[in-house]
Amino acid sequence: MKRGFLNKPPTRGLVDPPTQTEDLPVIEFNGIPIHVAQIGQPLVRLAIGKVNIPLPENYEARKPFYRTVEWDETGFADKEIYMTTLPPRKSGETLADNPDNWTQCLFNFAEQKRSILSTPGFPSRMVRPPEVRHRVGPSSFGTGVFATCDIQMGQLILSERPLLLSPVCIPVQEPNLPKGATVTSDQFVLAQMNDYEELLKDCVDHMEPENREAFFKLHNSHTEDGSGPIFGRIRTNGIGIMSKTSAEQKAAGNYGCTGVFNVASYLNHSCTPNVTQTFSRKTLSMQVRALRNIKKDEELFMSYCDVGDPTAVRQKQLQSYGFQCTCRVCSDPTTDALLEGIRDNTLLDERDSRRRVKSMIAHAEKWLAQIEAVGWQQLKEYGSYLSMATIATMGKDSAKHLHYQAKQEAWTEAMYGEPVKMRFFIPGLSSPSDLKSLLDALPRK
Ligand SMILES: C[S@@+](CC[C@H](N)C(=O)[O-])C[C@H]1O[C@@H](n2cnc3c(N)ncnc32)[C@H](O)[C@@H]1O
Repeated sequence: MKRGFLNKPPTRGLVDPPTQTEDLPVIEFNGIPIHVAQIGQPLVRLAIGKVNIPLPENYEARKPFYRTVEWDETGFADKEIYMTTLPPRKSGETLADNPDNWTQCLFNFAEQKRSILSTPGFPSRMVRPPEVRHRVGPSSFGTGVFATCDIQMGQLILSERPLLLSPVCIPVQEPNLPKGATVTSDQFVLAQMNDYEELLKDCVDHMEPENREAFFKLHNSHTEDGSGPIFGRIRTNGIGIMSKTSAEQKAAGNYGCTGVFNVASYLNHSCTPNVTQTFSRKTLSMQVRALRNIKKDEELFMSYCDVGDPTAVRQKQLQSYGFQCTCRVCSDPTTDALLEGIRDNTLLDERDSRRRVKSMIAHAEKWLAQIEAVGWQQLKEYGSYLSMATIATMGKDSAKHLHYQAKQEAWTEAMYGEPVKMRFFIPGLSSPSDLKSLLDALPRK
């Protein structure tokens, strides 16, 4: 993949979705056209694999400017870089005083920090599982995370504060290049990565010694592409946790943050994951929950990409992690068609409201069985079919109704991190009165 700047945010963390170089704005540096976004835009598409590009001649690394700010300071200017520790820490406190841990944070938009501080209840203590339900150990993909007991769908497996929280994409600044230097786009980005590593060194130096040690134990898949040892680990292990930003924020260059974790960063990838992760700003921590029932000693897998994308798109997204996914779904050419079938059959339109209740139950059950056979519970359509089954069995088959309602609640908790009693995932159904209208419209047996 060529180096350059991105105009699309990554899914999981610091991944590099492909962008045509031709689409990128061209700037002139000392009269040479360079394919990059505007200087200062933090969106970078980075190289992967072995890259043999020398740093520009006479380039000297410079520490990008940053300011260390108090935990509660948010009045800083966007696009400047700020370092802080969250939650607040009293002087002399150690990890023994705060087992929930601290996060070393790097922000380049005030909103990133403000969104945490303005969360009601921040900083609250983390909610933990009632027992240890995970262990880190050898896996067919290096190191992985495993279940230490049978775990039910929806149950909490792990709660964890990030070791490091940093912008999803490099907060780019113009590198210190000599006047008149001749550089290529690739060299330009390489110099920026080099500068960023200098900044990250300071950030990691501010971590608790135990956290720093844990950070450097993490795997680095980016040892030959110009990433430094810290940035390489962020690219390998970062999980996008506050990366849902508005269109305006994105237009301004704020794509949110990525977190590196002591345990969750060992989760390997599957396109049919058995766990999902949610992030709580209130406790500044990530929760990993079971997406289906998991047996003791089973490996836990999250997805590094959007499981609802077709195989070719997922494979491309995964390239930046330096592996080709060989899971069952990626290896089976029929799964893209199945995905379309799953998507096309969730709609409750006029045809559906005329459908007899019995056939609606059978319809939902047929698709639920197909999704479960593949292990595709992370698809949002799984929630739609659970809703459909819950609704269609209401007042008709109480055993089945309770079964699907419980399943829907467990799934909702896993996906959204909230124990929601009833959610409506069917397009067109958003409230109990919609539901009542639907039930009224259904033909009586
Ligand atoms: C976040 S780390 C996961 C922990 C890692 N396995 C380790 O040994 O520390 C991501 C790296 O794990 C490996 N990996 C994760 N899932 C994989 C999969 N499904 N197939 C092959 N390699 C995988 C890749 O090297 C990837 O860059």
